[in-house]
Amino acid sequence: MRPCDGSPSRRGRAPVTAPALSARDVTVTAADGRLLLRLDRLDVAPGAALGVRGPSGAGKSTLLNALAGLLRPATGAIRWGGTDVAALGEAARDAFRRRFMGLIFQDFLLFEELSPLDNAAVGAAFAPRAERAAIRARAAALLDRLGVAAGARDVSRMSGGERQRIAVARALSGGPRVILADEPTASLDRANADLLIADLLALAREGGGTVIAVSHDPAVTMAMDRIVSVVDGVARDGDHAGAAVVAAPVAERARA
Ligand SMILES: Nc1ncnc2c1ncn2[C@@H]1O[C@H](COP(=O)(O)OP(=O)(O)OP(=O)(O)O)[C@@H](O)[C@H]1O
Repeated sequence: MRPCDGSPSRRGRAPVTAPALSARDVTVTAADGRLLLRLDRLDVAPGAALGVRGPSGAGKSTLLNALAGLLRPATGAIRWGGTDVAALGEAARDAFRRRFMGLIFQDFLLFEELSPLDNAAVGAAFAPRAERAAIRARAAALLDRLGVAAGARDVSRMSGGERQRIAVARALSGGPRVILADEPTASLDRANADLLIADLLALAREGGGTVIAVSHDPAVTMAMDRIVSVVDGVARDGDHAGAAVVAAPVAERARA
């Protein structure tokens, strides 16, 4: 993988403005009513980079999925700019996410039989016809920058690291204003993990995009501007800069 050296992905495009995030009094519950996550308050400025850390099973992915609108909280508001995704129905949340967000999942979720380019440009299928060529061109430029041969072979025979980089290119090919990543370096060795996170942050910053990254890897979370910790289903301040998160007492969660 090569380090970032410019921004082919954004050439010729108007600068984007990321929406500010403001979350209040959010709770996420399981189908049986069990409390999975409590987040009293979280504010993230446009273009900021937020790390989310915590033990396995603590609720980090649940937090990310709620911020992405992939799940609907039981209570509270999750405002991206003027839009409260927690108040939207599923179709409207999907549309909002497609328009503004790029997601990187822990297990990639690639189409095995497609080439790296077809995977990275898959968002074109959901975009207006006039935007499709640009998405494909950005996907090709991103793959080049991340050191993956765009049309080499289908992704089923590629390494975990290559697949991870394709997933990053896919997340960024639509020019998202918000990038949400769940363990984006899980499949990479130290050197490639460091390069990938540097690339991800550089690409996001060039476009003014916000990054929120869940990771067990301290090198990833410490590369962000701020850290939120999730412990036992409660999101709270980290010790790295001033995250505006107010934690609920764990005892309160245990009662719920
Ligand atoms: N849809 C669901 N229904 C019931 N329980 C769930 C659901 N999704 C997640 N959980 C539970 O919520 C808790 C938090 O899960 P989550 O995946 O958010 O943790 P995590 O911190 O991301 O863990 P890891 O680091 O291992 O990925 C776990 O106990 C998990 O089993």
